[in-house]
Amino acid sequence: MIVTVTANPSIDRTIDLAAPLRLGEVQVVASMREQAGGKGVNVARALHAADVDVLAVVPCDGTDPLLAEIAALGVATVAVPTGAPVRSNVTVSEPDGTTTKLNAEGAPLDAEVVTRLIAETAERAATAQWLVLAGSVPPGDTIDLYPRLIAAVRARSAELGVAGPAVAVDTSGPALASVIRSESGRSSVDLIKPNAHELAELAATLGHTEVADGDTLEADPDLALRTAESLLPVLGVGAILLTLGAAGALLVTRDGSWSARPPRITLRSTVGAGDSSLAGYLSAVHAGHPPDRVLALAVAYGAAAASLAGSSVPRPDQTRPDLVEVTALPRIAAGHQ
Ligand SMILES: O=P(O)(O)OC[C@@]1(O)O[C@H](CO)[C@@H](O)[C@@H]1O
Repeated sequence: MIVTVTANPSIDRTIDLAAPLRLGEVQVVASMREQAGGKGVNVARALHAADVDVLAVVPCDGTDPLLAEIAALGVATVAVPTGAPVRSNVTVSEPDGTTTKLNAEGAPLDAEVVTRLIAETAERAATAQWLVLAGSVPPGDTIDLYPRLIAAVRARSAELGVAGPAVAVDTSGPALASVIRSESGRSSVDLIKPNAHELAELAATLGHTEVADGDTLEADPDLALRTAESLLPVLGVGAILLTLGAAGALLVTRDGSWSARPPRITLRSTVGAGDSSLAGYLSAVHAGHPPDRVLALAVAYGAAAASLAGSSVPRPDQTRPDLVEVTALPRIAAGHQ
């Protein structure tokens, strides 16, 4: 079982335009769609489509349209009532695949909701194989929500005398830094899935001013590799799945590094591509595949998602891992474990 937690879920409203966006003008909308969203929800949707046993934990009321959307897909959920509607995030999608994303901040969670969210997650995830913490945390006093969730799950697993889940985190900014800094400087996170900008921001937050900015890393996969390899022991995480957009992704672990280039696709929408990559990674790890195959699945899922409209996530038959070029890389950075 894989448990995903989406602390700040969303209804994703995608507006498809038949012509490029013209700022400040009136344009006709070609089509509109609404999908259940938020990073952990998207990961759960893709895992469910891949027949992986998954449970999505979401703070939202039982009557919220988000829940009906997820339930209609057959994804198992635990809803923690909040008393507030789920936020709406808007994507404007242009014919060439350019997406402009306007994300609402979301409503703060009351202290009782946070307590219940932590308790529900601990109960459900303590015996799971993976706990996935994905997306932003709501505004307010919850910046340390992810370390609190991890600590509660670890405590519950210990009570039950089980090993507890591996932990994957896909977030950014202070929420990402909070899991790195938890537990006396040593993270108990097994995987982070940043993009180049998120990794650069994390490095800067931790005082590594020598690390290049996100644009530079994304444009230079060798530099991105050296950076991820040098940061791995500093961050104390088990692995970094670094997504590089159209250039593919890198997997950097304590045992080695791999790079992968995606198959050619017709770009429709990158929304949800990173979440689909994480789902591909997890489904492959869950199936016991070796790292090169795991990365191939991650990149195939991300590419397939980018070829689909809106926040859609792919089914396995829509992915082409056979067309992903994976390369095992020699270690080139010093200082790793
Ligand atoms: O505000 P966050 O939580 O960082 O991101 C939310 C979001 O942009 O992420 C998903 C795509 O990755 C969308 O479904 C959703 O709208």
